[in-house]
Amino acid sequence: SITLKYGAQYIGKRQDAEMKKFRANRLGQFIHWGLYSIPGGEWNGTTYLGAAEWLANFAKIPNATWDSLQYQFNPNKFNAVQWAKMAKASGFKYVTITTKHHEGFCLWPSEFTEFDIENTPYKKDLLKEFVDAYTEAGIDVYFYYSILDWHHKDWRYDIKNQADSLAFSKYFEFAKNQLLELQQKYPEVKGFWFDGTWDASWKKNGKYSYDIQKALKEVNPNVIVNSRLRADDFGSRHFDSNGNLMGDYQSGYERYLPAKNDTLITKIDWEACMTIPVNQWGYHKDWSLSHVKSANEILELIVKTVSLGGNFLLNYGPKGDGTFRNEELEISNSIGNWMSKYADKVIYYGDYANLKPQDWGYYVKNTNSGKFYGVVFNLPLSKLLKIELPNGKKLKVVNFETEKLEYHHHDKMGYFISLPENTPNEPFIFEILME
Ligand SMILES: C[C@@H]1N[C@@H](C(=O)NCc2ccccc2)[C@H](O)[C@@H]1O
Repeated sequence: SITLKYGAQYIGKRQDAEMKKFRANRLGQFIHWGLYSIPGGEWNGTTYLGAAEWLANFAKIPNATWDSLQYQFNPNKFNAVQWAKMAKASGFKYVTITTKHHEGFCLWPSEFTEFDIENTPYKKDLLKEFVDAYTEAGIDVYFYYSILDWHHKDWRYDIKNQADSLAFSKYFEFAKNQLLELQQKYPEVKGFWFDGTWDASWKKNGKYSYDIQKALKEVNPNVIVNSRLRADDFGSRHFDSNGNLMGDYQSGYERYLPAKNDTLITKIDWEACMTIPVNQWGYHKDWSLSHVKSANEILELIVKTVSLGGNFLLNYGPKGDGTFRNEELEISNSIGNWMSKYADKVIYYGDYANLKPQDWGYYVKNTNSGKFYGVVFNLPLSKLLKIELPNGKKLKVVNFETEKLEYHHHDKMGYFISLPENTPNEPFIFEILME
């Protein structure tokens, strides 16, 4: 292996209580909220199709113009306790909120910049209200922080000369100071979700990303940091040049999932983040411009993720006034109903079952109860659910609600389980007992 100074800081899955809780949580709420939530993808009468939180970039809006949105940010309908209540009812066990997105605007009063909530009509420490309400609701809080910063004068996309190098070192100090400030002001925070780390400047500075993870861990030894923060000595991201995962979980799956038969991913901790439309993280006025996922589509993505041993972060983009759009409220309601019936069995503590994938849906092993489940999304017209067990394993019982399902066996083909007479008109589960 290659000697690295800024490679993976440890090998293998963490087994401390904090990481076990992160893993058991499985389902999290992502919140993208910032100045971009005010224009909602529209500028000077033009609606831009791209991701609303990138509007400044697409519409080529000068910083001075964009930054003046700060004097309009006044979410007078923001009610953190209501947000936390909705999140809890939807089954989210953790939340990740943008403290600072690429625009550089900070949702907390930072001593290191004026471009923050304190210098808005809202004035109050919005992030504290948020952290307190979600913590009170029993939801773990994580902070999204963008290294890429369009506002900061010392940000550089690349390092071409000594001047760039000096400026970027000042930017690194700024970012590190803000991160330590976030840990100090909001000690409940369980971890950090870094983004905006794809540019050459960051890839050339593996030491910076190594030092940030180290600095955060010095304050909170079990802080949880995503792999997206990290670049190694040679600019390798997520995995170092020896193929070892950096950070505490792989966070490369943005708006897509691993293949159903990907067994490599089941060996590491990972989290997928997902938008409800095709590609909108911040609030966008017009969701008719792309496909919007239904509750069942989202439930299938969640269950597929858990069946491969991953966490799922579902994104919400609140409006500038602090309210959620109707589509998000409806999705929350539908998902919450489903989670209230099934999450304790197939989401929380859910993990890879190591059974051969089938077309009707996904397998989940519950690491708390040790039970195995099938989750059906695609009803077979044959009315038979096929199960193939590893050699030496035999199917004993299949429980569906209060009944035992019939099944027959073919020594080469595996087991064929007869569907119950009337199946629920929603994704449903059955328990598999093997011997
Ligand atoms: C979690 C999402 N990441 C941000 C983003 O820019 N993703 C798109 C992207 C992904 C990889 C390279 C460049 C740009 C989006 O704005 C969201 O914050």
